[in-house]
Amino acid sequence: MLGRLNSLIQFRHSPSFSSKVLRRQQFFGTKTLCFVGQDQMSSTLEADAESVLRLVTPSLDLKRHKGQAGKIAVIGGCREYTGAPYFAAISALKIGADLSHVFCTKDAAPVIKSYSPELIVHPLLEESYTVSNFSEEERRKLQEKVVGEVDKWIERFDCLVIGPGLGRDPFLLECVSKIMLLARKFNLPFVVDGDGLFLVTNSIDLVNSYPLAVLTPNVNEYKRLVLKVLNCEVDEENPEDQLRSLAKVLGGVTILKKGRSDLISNGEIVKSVSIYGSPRRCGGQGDILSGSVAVFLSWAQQLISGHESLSENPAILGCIAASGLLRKAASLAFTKHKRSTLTSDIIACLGESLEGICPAS
Ligand SMILES: NC(=O)C1=CN([C@@H]2O[C@H](COP(=O)(O)OP(=O)(O)OC[C@H]3O[C@@H](n4cnc5c(N)ncnc54)[C@H](O)[C@@H]3O)[C@@H](O)[C@H]2O)[C@@H](O)CC1
Ligand SMILES: Nc1ncnc2c1ncn2[C@@H]1O[C@H](COP(=O)(O)OP(=O)(O)OP(=O)(O)O)[C@@H](O)[C@H]1O
Ligand SMILES: [Mg+2]
Repeated sequence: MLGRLNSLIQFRHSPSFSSKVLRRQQFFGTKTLCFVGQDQMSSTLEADAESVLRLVTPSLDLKRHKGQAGKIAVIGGCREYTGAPYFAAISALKIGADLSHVFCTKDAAPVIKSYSPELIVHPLLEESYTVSNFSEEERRKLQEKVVGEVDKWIERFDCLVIGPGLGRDPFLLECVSKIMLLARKFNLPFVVDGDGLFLVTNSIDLVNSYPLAVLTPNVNEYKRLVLKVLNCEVDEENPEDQLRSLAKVLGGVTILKKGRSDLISNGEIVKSVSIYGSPRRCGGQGDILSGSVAVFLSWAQQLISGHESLSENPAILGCIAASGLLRKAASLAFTKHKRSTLTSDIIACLGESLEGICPAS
């Protein structure tokens, strides 16, 4: 098992890697040639995402009880955004998690519940308009109440996804900061995405030196993070080295930088996932990714905790698996729906895509 795992994470030099590179060169042209050259120079090579998916996905076993395949909670959903937390939470279930919760504002809860009876939705978070006439003391009490409610549940979860559709309301973000500290107290892994990254970029201490934090920035979110932490612009020539530095300066958090190729680093190794996905860039694909990372990270953690000798980072495995599956599903959905492909079409393809890589029986 140890040898197999290490060989998946270590650098790939297989003939199939070369043929994939060739296919990508044909598709993307000279830019890919440049990318491959940098890969080789900096020892950053494409991860074997399909093998990682096969490795971390647990087999379906009649002896297992509800909850053992993962309990995920999404902290997100406000007046403006109800789609994002739904996409993240339902993706977790579609991949194979047993339970998926959403902690959102009171306005967002009935809407999210109406999308799916599968989700457990908690109308808990409060925005500034609720407290506009409150004294400081009343605000503090309300925050304590919100965090206290989350505290009742938190030990049951395997991973949190913080930020899809959270919005940027200051009072709400203050509460979420406290929820992040609570998660750290319980050593609970969390994936930070969307507006969670807005929060973290302005309060780096929330994730600093927490190895169980995974950040999944898109292009904008990455720019803001680099500017804040490294005090410079994004380095398009040397993305792998800059990503490694960023993760290192943040004390070993794992960062999945989304883009044409997804790049993943924990400050030590850098991996990329470039499996062909889809040319559609409809909103919500990052939300699928954040929910998926949470599930695969939990599964990787289970796998590794059963094998003391394994030193691999479950967050890296989770990111590779999630990125690979999302891209496969996006590609399949695009084959079926072409220009009209939407995020819900990609979610509908998650099961079929995973089944193609690691069949249920
Ligand atoms: N159907 C839905 O409900 C969806 C909701 N989404 C949510 O939408 C929210 C925003 O995500 P995006 O990917 O659009 O975020 P981005 O940060 O990529 O872009 C949002 C917009 O805000 C602008 N912006 C940049 N910096 C800003 C700042 N400091 N303050 C205010 N605005 C700034 C950007 O120029 C951009 O136009 C997140 O909570 C995300 O999860 C998305 O996930 C897409 C789908
Ligand atoms: N240029 C691209 N080419 C191919 N795939 C891409 C490209 N950009 C993003 N992706 C894929 O889409 C996924 C989501 O990335 P994206 O940048 O759209 O996230 P996002 O902006 O956070 O999405 P959301 O709308 O959910 O907030 C990435 O993991 C990646 O696999
Ligand atoms: Mg996003």
